Amino acid sequence: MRIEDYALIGDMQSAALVGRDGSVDWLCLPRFDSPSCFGALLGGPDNGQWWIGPATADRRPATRRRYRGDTLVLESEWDTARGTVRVIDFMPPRQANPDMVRIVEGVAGTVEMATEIRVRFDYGRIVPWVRRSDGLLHAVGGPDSIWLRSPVPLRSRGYVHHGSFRVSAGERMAFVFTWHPSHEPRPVEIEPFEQLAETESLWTEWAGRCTHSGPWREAVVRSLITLKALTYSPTGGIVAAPTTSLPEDLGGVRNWDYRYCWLRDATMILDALIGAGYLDEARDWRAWLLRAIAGRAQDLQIMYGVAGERRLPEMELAWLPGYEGSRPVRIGNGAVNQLQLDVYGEIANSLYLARASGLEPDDRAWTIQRELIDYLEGHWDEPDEGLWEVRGPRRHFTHSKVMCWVALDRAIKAVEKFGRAGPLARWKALRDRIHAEVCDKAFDRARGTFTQSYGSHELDAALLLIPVVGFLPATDPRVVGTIEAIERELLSDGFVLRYPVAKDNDVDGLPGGEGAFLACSFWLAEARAMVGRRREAVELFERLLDLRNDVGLLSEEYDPRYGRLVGNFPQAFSHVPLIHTARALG
Ligand SMILES: OC[C@H]1O[C@H](O[C@H]2O[C@H](CO)[C@@H](O)[C@H](O)[C@H]2O)[C@H](O)[C@@H](O)[C@@H]1O
Repeated sequence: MRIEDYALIGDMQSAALVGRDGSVDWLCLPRFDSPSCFGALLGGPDNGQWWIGPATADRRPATRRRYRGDTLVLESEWDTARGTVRVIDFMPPRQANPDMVRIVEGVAGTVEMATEIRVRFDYGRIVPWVRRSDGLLHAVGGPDSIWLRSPVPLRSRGYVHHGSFRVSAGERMAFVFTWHPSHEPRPVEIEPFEQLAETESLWTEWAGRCTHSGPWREAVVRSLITLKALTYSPTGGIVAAPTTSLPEDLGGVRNWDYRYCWLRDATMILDALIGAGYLDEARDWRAWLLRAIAGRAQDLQIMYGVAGERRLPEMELAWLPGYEGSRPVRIGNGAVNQLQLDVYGEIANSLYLARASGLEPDDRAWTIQRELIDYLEGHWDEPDEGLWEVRGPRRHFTHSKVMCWVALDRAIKAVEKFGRAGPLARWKALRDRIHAEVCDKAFDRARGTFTQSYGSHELDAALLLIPVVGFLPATDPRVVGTIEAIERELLSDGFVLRYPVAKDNDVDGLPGGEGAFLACSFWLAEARAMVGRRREAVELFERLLDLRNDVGLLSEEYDPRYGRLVGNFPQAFSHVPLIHTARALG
């Protein structure tokens, strides 16, 4: 199944991907970063899958799919020769244990249906013991246990459970799947139809609070719902995506685990939420940030677990064949130990935006911000891995230095506009020094463009953020020249590559190529708008909207070679600039 064939359901602690054919191919419980119990996404049905659909020889894709209004309740419908059937999938707001509900509803005529379930714990490795208890299916393996309440009898064949049934117009049948720790007593049963109503009203009410009123509201609201679904509600942490190892290069090795909170991605999400009026989420995220980074400034990490965990060791799951053979499948993320100087600027910017939006002050925020600036004063001139988390040697990345400038600029503004105390003259002198150094060492006068790192020849789409963060005005000829150079050298079918990736260069220390990076493509649309090229900005923005799948979701990249979405899915880093650009163009 293609990545764009999946839809997302979730309960703001974890999420599942439901395929167009009615199969749940990805679900990690109890948290986003827990081992999967359905992992077919990264292998095959035998790595865990739950399918429900019309009982035909092949598993047919749904005739149509949609979310119910502005919710995360998914409806897939199949028209068959005998009638029409609907499957409603959702995860209710978490009570004691996580539940997934699948309701089969007859729409017209009578349809023969089937279901097939393979529970596989620990990323497809553990085939659990399964037994029947009080008419429910109970599977246990290691720390995990699930209970499945099925309205139809299920028979076992090998390690698979099957059921066949028929549904007529007006009939509704609910399957309830509940996870719980295997050492605990059986969980309390939920009432699926009540939960459907509650889940629907929760999302509708939340989406109704969106203050964005410009054009493209539908795309903005769907993106906001997706960001909310990626929020781990007990802590306020936000994951970059709910998946691991969906490849950036189909069949290649660029497969990473995104089920963690990157400070960069999350600070940008905060900006999007504040802009749409979601101050409660912004408050929760700021509280998460302050807890996660509490401690010594030198120990700041670029990413954390959803509860602020610091150790996220990267390892390979050798038993999983990977999405369309893209190996290795990785969990954990080695980038956790990298130096990425841009995060200091991103933190300062988000705290600045929080203050400007009227979020009540938090003294700890300023204390930490000052400590981070103290640290940066002694380290800004070091080479780093940059925002793209390159796995090759460290460099003086231009974007990182620009963001060091942002860190100082926003600290200075906190003093000047919000009455905070700090060594203004010293900070201003350093801000000017960084500015001068970037303009001197990162600008290629012959080509009229900034470059990826000091003295390099390569371009980098992150340079499109120079006017957005206020480092230079959009009208500056160096900004205009950089945009034009990126348009000359980094476009693929009109979409933007983050940097040149070819067999004969080694920009990121990794083999293979990759698709166009969707965030960078949105940044180009915004940059065009800023330099007064609105028509071209809108044109690109609308082409990007067309890349969303049928339920409005985007992954990290789009590969024009195959005309397919690639990379982890759905990806916050793509939905955030969608919201941002809609606002800028609106
Ligand atoms: O392509 C190499 C790197 O890819 C991942 O990083 C990307 O995703 C992050 C989360 O959205 C984003 O913050 C970063 O800017 C992207 O480059 C991966 O996590 C890295 O380990 C990998 O080196």
